Formats: sequence, C-alpha cells, structure tokens
Amino acid sequence: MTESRRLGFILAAALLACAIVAAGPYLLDTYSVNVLTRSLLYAAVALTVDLLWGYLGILTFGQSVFFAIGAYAAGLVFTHLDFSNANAVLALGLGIGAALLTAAIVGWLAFWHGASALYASVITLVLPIVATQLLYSGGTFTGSSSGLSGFTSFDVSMEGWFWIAGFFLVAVTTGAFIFVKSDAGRLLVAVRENEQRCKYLGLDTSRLKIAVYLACAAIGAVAGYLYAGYSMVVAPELAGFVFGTELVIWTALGGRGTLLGPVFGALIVDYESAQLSGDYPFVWQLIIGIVFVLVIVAFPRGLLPMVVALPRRLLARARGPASPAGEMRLVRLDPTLTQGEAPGDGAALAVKDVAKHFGSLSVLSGIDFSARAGELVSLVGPNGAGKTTLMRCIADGSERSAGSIVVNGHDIGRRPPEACVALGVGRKFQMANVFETLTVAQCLQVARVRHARPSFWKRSRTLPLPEAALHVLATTGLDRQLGTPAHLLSHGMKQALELAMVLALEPRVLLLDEPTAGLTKTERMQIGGILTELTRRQGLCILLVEHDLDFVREISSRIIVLHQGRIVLDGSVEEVVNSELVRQVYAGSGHAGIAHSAQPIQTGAPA
Ligand SMILES: Nc1ncnc2c1ncn2[C@@H]1O[C@H](COP(=O)(O)OP(=O)(O)OP(=O)(O)O)[C@@H](O)[C@H]1O
Repeated sequence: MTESRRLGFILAAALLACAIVAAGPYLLDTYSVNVLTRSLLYAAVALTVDLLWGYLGILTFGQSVFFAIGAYAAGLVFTHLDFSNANAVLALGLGIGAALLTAAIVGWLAFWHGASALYASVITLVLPIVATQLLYSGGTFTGSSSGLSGFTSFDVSMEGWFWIAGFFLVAVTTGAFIFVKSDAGRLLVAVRENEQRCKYLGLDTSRLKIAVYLACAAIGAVAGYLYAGYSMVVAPELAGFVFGTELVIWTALGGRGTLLGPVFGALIVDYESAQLSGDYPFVWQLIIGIVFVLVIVAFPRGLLPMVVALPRRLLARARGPASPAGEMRLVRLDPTLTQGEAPGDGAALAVKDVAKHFGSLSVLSGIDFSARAGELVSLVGPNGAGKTTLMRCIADGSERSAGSIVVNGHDIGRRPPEACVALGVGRKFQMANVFETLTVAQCLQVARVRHARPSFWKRSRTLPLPEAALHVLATTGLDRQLGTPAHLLSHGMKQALELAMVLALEPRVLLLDEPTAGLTKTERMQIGGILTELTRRQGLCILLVEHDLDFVREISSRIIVLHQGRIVLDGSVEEVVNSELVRQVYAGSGHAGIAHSAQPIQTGAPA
C-alpha cells in the first residue's frame, strides 16, 4: 500500500468516527450523552497511558495529575477571576503550562541518565499522592477536600460538550495513531524493546522519553480543562491515585499497545461503571473487579487484540503470504554524504592508563595502547581477563575508574554511550543485541536515525545505507529478509544484523565483542572476510575480542593479550601466536609472574 493510501485510510476512519460522534446526541438518551462526555475525556487520558506504557514501556500511575492540573486551572481561574473569554484562554494556557512544567520536573527525575524503570514507576506513584495533598492543603483557594464548584463556564449545551469531547478524542487518537506508525513512532517500540541498544545506536533515550511524557501531559491537561468546563466541578480525587490506577486498568483491559483498545476500554468501563453504580450501589466495584480479573486471566494482552485476531488472520490469508523482503528498498548512501570523520594519520583510538575497579576488585589497570585507522587489533586473553570490561570503558565514558580514552582526536571524558557514538564509536555486543519484534529493515532504520531525522507522520519506503552495511546484508542474504521480524532469524543472522546496524552508524572505531560466537564455519569465514575488507578498503579501526585464535590469526593486523586486567603482550600476529608467554597464559601456568610484570612486552608493534 502506498504511503498516501495508508494515510488516506486513517483519515477516512477518523471522518467516520467524527460522523459517529456527530450522530451521538441524536441516537442516545440525555443520561448517556452526559456520562459519555466524561468517558470521552477520560479515554483521551487513557490513550496517553497507552502511549507511555504500551509503546514506550513506562508504567505510569500519575497521568491523573495532568488531568487534574488542567481541570483545576479552569476551576481556579473561573472561581477567583470569573469567567470571560480572555480568562478561558488564560486558564487553558496556565493548565498546559503547569502540566508541562510538572512533567518536565518529573520526567527529569524519572528518566534522566541512570534512572531505572522501577524508579520511574515509583515516582509516578508518588506524584498523585503529593498532588492530592497539595490540593487538600490549599484551603479556600483550592476548596480543600470539597474542591471547587458552582463557577461559571462556557455557555455550551450538553450536546455541544459531547461533540467537543468526541472530536477532541478523535483528533488525539488520529494524531497518536499516525505518530506511532511513523518512522519516529517506531523509536518508542525500539526504546521499550531494548533501551541499551538504542543508546549504543546514538539515541538520547532520556530526551525521547521526556518529550513523549511532555506531549502526554499536555493532552491530559486539555482533557481536564474540558472536563472542568463541562462539569463545572473539580475535586482532589481527579488527581488521585485511584483515578491514576483506573487509567492503567482501562488500558490493560482494552489492550495496551493498541491505542484503540484503551480508548474503548475507558469508554465501556466508565460508562458501565456509571450504570452499575446506580443500579447496584454496594457491589458495583466488586463486579467491575471480577470482570477485570477474568479478562486479564483469559486475555492477558487485553480485549482488542483478541477481537481483531480473527479478522486479521482472515485478511492475511486472503492477501497470501507476505514477502520476506518486505516493502522496504535498500539504496546505497551517496559516499559524499557519509558523515563519519575521515581517517587521519593519527591514532583513531588512544587508551591511556585506563583502570577499572568494582569496589575493591581491580578488573583493569594500567591499560595503555593505541590503534590506527585501517588496523584490526584483536584483544585476546582467558575468561575474566577484562576484555569486555575494556570494550565497555571505550564505548561509555562513565565506565572507567581512571585514565583517558581518545577517539578520533576527541577525549571521550565522561560522555554517555550515545555521545561516544557521535565521536565515531560503534559497539557490537557479545550476545546478538537487536530489536526482537522489529523487522530487519526496521532495526536498520532505527540505526540510521542519528543521521537522518525520522518523519513524525510518514513511513519511508527506502532505506539509504552505507556501503559497509549493504555489504554485510548482501553477503549474509539478509537483504532478502528485510521484512522478517528479528526474533525469527537464526543466531548467526542476528549477529550479522547487529553488525550491519552498527555499520549503519558509519563508525570510525568499531568494537566487536566475539562477533563469531556460536556461528558455523561458513558464517565465521563470511564475517572474517567482511572485517578484513572494512579495515583495508574503508579504513575502519577495529578492536576485536575473540577466543578463536585461528580466526584471530587469519584476520588481525595486531594482537593484544590481556591477562588478569593487564596487557601482557602487544605484537604482530606471528609474534603473539609463537609466544611462550601466551602459551603459559592459556595453559594457566605462571599467571602470577605474568600478571605482575610492570610493563607489557612490546614486540615492535606500532604504537
Ligand atoms: N559488574 C561487575 N561487578 C563485579 N565484577 C565484574 C562486573 N563485570 C565484570 N566483572 C568482573 O570483571 C572481570 C573481567 O570480566 P570481563 O567480562 O571483562 O572478562 P572477559 O575477559 O571479557 O571474559 P570472557 O572472555 O569470559 O567474556 C571478571 O572477573 C568479572 O567477574
């Protein structure tokens, strides 16, 4: 399907939804119109919970607070300054502004570098408790536990409010739908799936999370503002933990990560709750609770995925099997547009006196070496020698305990991984580290985001990649599997995909941690050939950690032997392979003498 047809379908669905909203007041009784107006506004906030939890992986209990901020902005302005058109605009501005400010502070605390997912959930749990206490302690200004009521509001009929709430929900849902299906929206899933990989692809995931959190806060504030305008009542419960949790329940019930599921979940449960609370005032919450438990046990992914599963299967069968190549077309990136720094004469990588301690355990000490562009330096040593730790120190400035690391002439200082990527570092992990639910093409697209700003509403059909990444894809046959989800690939193919993703970054210093682990001999030879070409033809500086000494021997220009956290030998392939010292290291004899020799044995290798 072409991009304009896809967008046309979404807009046609939005128009149909608008028509249903327009017909609503003519088809429903007054009671239903009244209750559903509130439900439509709640559904808009539930949608923001889905964006954060279902797409970005942030479980939040605090979205109620942004709804309350918008509602109280209207309530306070209309109560204390009276209602006028100018004050209505002022209240809306104050509501959105206060919500953005609160979200910026909470977002910084919850998502800034080093904060874990659990930490974020705890902060969003505390937020409604703090907000409710503030409203309780506001005295006559906030109306304390009674809230504010009886203020004048817009002169709009009940049907008018239904239409406003309905059109607002359709607009927010359509915008969110277009966004999550766009190239930029795919980043949300990538962060949820594998935040570490995103950082090592140069993405500032903290900034992305805060940006989405701010947008969700603004939507919540507008929904709250409309709620206060229509109901002319605001109360501390709007900011409360109970409402915040209800939003999460509606999202889980409808089907998180679907957008429409939480919208229908909120509409149905809130509307039915209003009915049941009238008919069964003492047991309605018990009924809702039992239904929730039954649905979650029977359909853990929620109701909507279950409802659409059958039609989706039938549609897929009618269309026939999907092409493994997918709809994406690879194109060669114009070499003049590649953004990597050209290799110079100096060292591409200089490691000076680097040390790493875990508490009192010294894992690396006095690590000193450099490598030029066009060199493939292998790092060998027995298990626990500190090879992976050294890779971590080069790719993340916050890792090392002492010493300095210079990449392409720039000291990495204490920079986080995404900033080291910007200096030209690309890291491939020991275990294949890709985005399991994304297709091969989508994984590669995420890897290109640093170079090409993604569209917020379109899905691109072409993927420009540098020569080196295309070479890996063509050699391994991955270019014929662009539409295949990564979790269906073999281990070897995942390793190749990760390598292609890292090469898509156009790095100048490539860190490869056991890239051939678990591969067949043929796959190992393919990867070996690719690495040799990358150094010889593209001038990359590669630091390779490998246990297979035969493989190392075939492709390396130099070998560094690490033992008990120190460099014990740095020399040419033949010198290292024929070294008695290396034999001793691998045989496990004479370790103490080797580990405590003050200087590494230099065998005439380039500095
Ligand atoms: N987070 C950590 N906390 C404490 N010790 C650690 C930590 N990470 C690594 N180590 C220790 O540091 C030492 C070096 O580990 P590292 O993984 O760098 O070795 P390696 O040479 O890569 O080994 P392998 O070849 O088995 O991957 C090991 O003794 C390991 O137990």
